[in-house]
Amino acid sequence: MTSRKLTIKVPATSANIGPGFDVVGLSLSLTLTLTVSHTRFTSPPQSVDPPKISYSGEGAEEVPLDAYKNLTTRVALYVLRCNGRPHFPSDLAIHVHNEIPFGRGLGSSGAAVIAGVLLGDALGEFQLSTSRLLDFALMVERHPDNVTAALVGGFVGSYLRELSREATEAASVPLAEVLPEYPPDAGEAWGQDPPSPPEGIGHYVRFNWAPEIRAVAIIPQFELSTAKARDVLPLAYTRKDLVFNLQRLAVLTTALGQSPPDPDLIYEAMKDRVHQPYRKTLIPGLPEVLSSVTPSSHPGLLGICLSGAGPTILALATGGFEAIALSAKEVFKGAGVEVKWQVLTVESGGSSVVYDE
Ligand SMILES: Nc1ncnc2c1ncn2[C@@H]1O[C@H](COP(=O)(O)OP(=O)(O)O)[C@@H](O)[C@H]1O
Ligand SMILES: N[C@@H](CCOP(=O)(O)O)C(=O)O
Repeated sequence: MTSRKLTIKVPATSANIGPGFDVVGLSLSLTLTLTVSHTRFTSPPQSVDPPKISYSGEGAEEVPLDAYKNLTTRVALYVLRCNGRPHFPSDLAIHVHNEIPFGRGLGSSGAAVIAGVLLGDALGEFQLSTSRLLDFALMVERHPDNVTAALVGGFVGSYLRELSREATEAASVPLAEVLPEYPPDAGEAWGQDPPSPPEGIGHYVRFNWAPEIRAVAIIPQFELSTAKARDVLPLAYTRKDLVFNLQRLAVLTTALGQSPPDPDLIYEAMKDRVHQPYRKTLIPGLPEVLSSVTPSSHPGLLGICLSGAGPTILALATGGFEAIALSAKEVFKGAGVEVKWQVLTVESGGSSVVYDE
């Protein structure tokens, strides 16, 4: 039996960037790192001992360390089970170090899902393609913006393919069937196999990113779950609001790749009428922050938006970072919200899996 060590790194992401709701994502310089050791699978199957998980950094007080409850290891087990390995390998030990705050709109759950998909693929030595890895991620996190940017890196646009009726049904099963929370009793096999993802669910393209653009993340000190922030959105939109967003998104995806970036073009192109107006009820101070920080009041600013489902605000800028952050902080303070802020870079590399020699 041989053992192996590997390190998995997955970046934070900011989804939407204003008008690109559920469509665009940006990978950012905060990292979820898994340091993993395990014994390689042999045939016949080895005895199953529970994986050991330790965890430091963001979320350490709340994250479950039981491998059947932890999002990353549940996703890894899903990938293993769909590819003929019904359990974790022996001697599996994982240390997680996380820099991505939970429930802030910086893609912590998307990163945890991608880490799980990469972990399952690595443990099983399946060598799944990027497209197949994305299929597994999309069975868990069902909007493509965060997971695609976390997997491939950079500034990315993605869509979900229209699936056949059978494939749609296969991809719409409840999450509890994809990721059961309990292992089978000792000596028993799993019941039914989990549903394998249909092939080629997600498709993406990487846009250019002007290297001088940084992302100032202004991070309120409260959590907002993505599920709750999706529940406040309407089911239908007016043609006027949809055209408003489509016009801006079409311009934005090219404008953010041009050097030097044009603040007049970008500031307006980062406005949104599909999700931000509805989320203001959950984020005190949101409309005031978005309207008070502009390129004329803050030289260097290009545009400002809600990061993902919030509550973090993302200001894209080429300079004046501190002035932007302090103004936003002041406005949030007036609404009773404390914030931290950080200047982040856009990471083009995406996720990585590195094996120790
Ligand atoms: N590294 C992680 N390991 C395990 N679970 C995680 C991890 N990161 C995030 N999660 C889970 O995802 C939840 C946050 O997801 P979500 O509400 O979508 O917010 P976010 O905007 O941060 O993605 C956390 O409360 C936690 O349950
Ligand atoms: N498009 C999604 C993105 C959610 O991102 P997260 O980082 O908040 O999980 C949405 O806006 O709901």
